[in-house]
Amino acid sequence: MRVLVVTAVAAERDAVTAAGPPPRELPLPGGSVLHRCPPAGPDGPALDVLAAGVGPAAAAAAAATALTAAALSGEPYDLVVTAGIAGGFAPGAPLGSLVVSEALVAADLGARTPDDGFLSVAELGFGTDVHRVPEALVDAVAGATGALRGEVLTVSTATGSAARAAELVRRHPAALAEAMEGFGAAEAAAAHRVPVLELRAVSNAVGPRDRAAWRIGEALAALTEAFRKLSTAPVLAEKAEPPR
Ligand SMILES: O=C(O)c1cccc(C(=O)CC[C@H]2O[C@@H](n3cnc4c(=O)[nH]cnc43)[C@H](O)[C@@H]2O)c1
Repeated sequence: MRVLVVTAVAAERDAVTAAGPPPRELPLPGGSVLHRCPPAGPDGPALDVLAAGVGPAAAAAAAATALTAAALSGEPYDLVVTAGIAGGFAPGAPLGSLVVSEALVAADLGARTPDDGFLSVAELGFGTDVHRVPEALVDAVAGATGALRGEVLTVSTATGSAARAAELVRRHPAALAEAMEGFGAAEAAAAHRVPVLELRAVSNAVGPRDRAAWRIGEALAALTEAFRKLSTAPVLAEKAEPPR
């Protein structure tokens, strides 16, 4: 099974590749570089890991490039996993916990209304604001890694206040985490009819910005441990049909 893993930054990519045998580097058209990890065992997936840059647009562009290159080479990916650190919504997702996405939701793609409300891109009638993950895949990943199951929100602007965190929870009561790339990678995956999953390790609480309180090292270590569990067993093969 071939899996494309999309992270934002190199530190997250390296946390994923640290779970298995050393990767080799493969250039992609345009200059970004895939880190290709061989399967860690007979049942393990082959992981190609890509540091795409921060934000949904960078994730979509890099994931689409990798998906297209793989399809043209005759070895298409079976699954896209968007992974990294994230903000966790209290009290559901404490620091150091892992979250696996039941759905990847574009939380700030839409329009503000005059009363400071919000209409999602779907409510505006322009496509979708959510990509759902096959339930069998969520079950398998949660079972293997101990990850909490919930929605993962994608935002272009990280939350910086308690009021904004409360607004997001009001609109998305099933949300456990917030990050900045998932929906972008999911749009690229959907364009290639490939299923998508988001796996996040919580480095900070969603709310008033306090960079000194981020626990990045612990979150990256949790990410490595999760991928170790996913790399040595046929967990990721527990996927449902590709999206229609
Ligand atoms: O400074 C470092 O050493 C370092 C190492 C790994 C990752 C980082 C990042 O800053 C990654 C940015 C990435 O993290 C996601 N993220 C994390 N917390 C939040 C949040 O509260 N709200 C939104 N996004 C968050 C996000 O996906 C960023 O792209 C630094």
